Amino acid sequence: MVVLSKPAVIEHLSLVNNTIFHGVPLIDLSKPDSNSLLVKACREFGFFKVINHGVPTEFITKLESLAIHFFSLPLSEKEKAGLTAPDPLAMATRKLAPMEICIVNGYVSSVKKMACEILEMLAEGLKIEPRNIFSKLVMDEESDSIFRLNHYPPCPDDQFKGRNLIGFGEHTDPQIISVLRSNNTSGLQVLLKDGNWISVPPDQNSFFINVGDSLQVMTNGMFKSVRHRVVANTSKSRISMIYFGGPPLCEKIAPLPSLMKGEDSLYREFTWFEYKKSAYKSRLDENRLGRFEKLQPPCVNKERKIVLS
Ligand SMILES: C=C1C[C@]23C[C@@]1(O)CC[C@H]2[C@@]12CC[C@H](O)[C@@](C)(C(=O)O1)[C@H]2[C@@H]3C(=O)O
Ligand SMILES: O=C(O)CCC(=O)C(=O)O
Ligand SMILES: [Fe+2]
Repeated sequence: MVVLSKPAVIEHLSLVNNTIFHGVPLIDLSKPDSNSLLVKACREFGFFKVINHGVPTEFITKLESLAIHFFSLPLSEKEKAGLTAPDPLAMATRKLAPMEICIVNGYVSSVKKMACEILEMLAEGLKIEPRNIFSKLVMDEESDSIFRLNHYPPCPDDQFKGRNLIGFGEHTDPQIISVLRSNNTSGLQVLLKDGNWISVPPDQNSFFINVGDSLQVMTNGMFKSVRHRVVANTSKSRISMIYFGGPPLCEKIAPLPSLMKGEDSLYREFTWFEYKKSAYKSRLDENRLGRFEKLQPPCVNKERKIVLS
């Protein structure tokens, strides 16, 4: 954990595109207008909350109990399970009992299905074909996806003298889509375009969705890969479970021609392997897409002056 030298600025009302930010977009997946609302949320924030998601409550509660049990074990026991192994991609299912593997698998397959449905609704909302243009990457047998359980113990205020403690530093997720659920403890914050961090009220019955860097590239920057972080709670422990849906390692990632409509491509093509290799060498807070951006030529405005874009 990192101690911030200054308290973080947390604004709940912020200006976005000259309008007041009223909160995290909430999308009811069972409603007929959800496709266009999903597209709007991905364009404006790259972050939203979904309800009527179809993930059975039983899978969620079982996984949460498993996580609580696991994180309460002594460190030596946790190390045996391999979850704190130096390999950052160590899978949560290593050395778990068969019953526990069933719980993790049940949850992950259900969340993956929901993530793919959202990706298909996004393709429909964007009016691009085929409908599975994004979801097929995550559905692929070779999809390089990760599932992660995080535990943030409480950090009492008196001990840290009112300073905000960062539990997970600011970053964007490199994959296509991330599906996050947490217990009812706050901590997650997202960065708005105006530079303000907003705290996301926890909601254990909903899922929070992040656009990942790869989806930002495929939409040529139309969808935003949101910068987020976790601040430790002073009194309660936070448990989160995140599914990161990624493409196969050999998949070429580039802006989709059907979305460019004569625009220049903002990014050069890369394979997910290339991006991931570079991402995993980067610092957590780095702008990882920077080195894949194309230099934009100066453009000419209506008054025929050269302006730098
Ligand atoms: C510092 C790092 C941790 C991270 C790999 C990286 O080198 C940069 C990206 C980080 C991140 C952020 C989103 C996910 O939590 C994660 C699993 C991922 O795919 O990229 C983490 C990586 C990690 O914790 O290993
Ligand atoms: O634990 C959380 O709530 C968010 C963690 C996160 O952003 C990540 O693991 O990439
Ligand atoms: Fe993240």
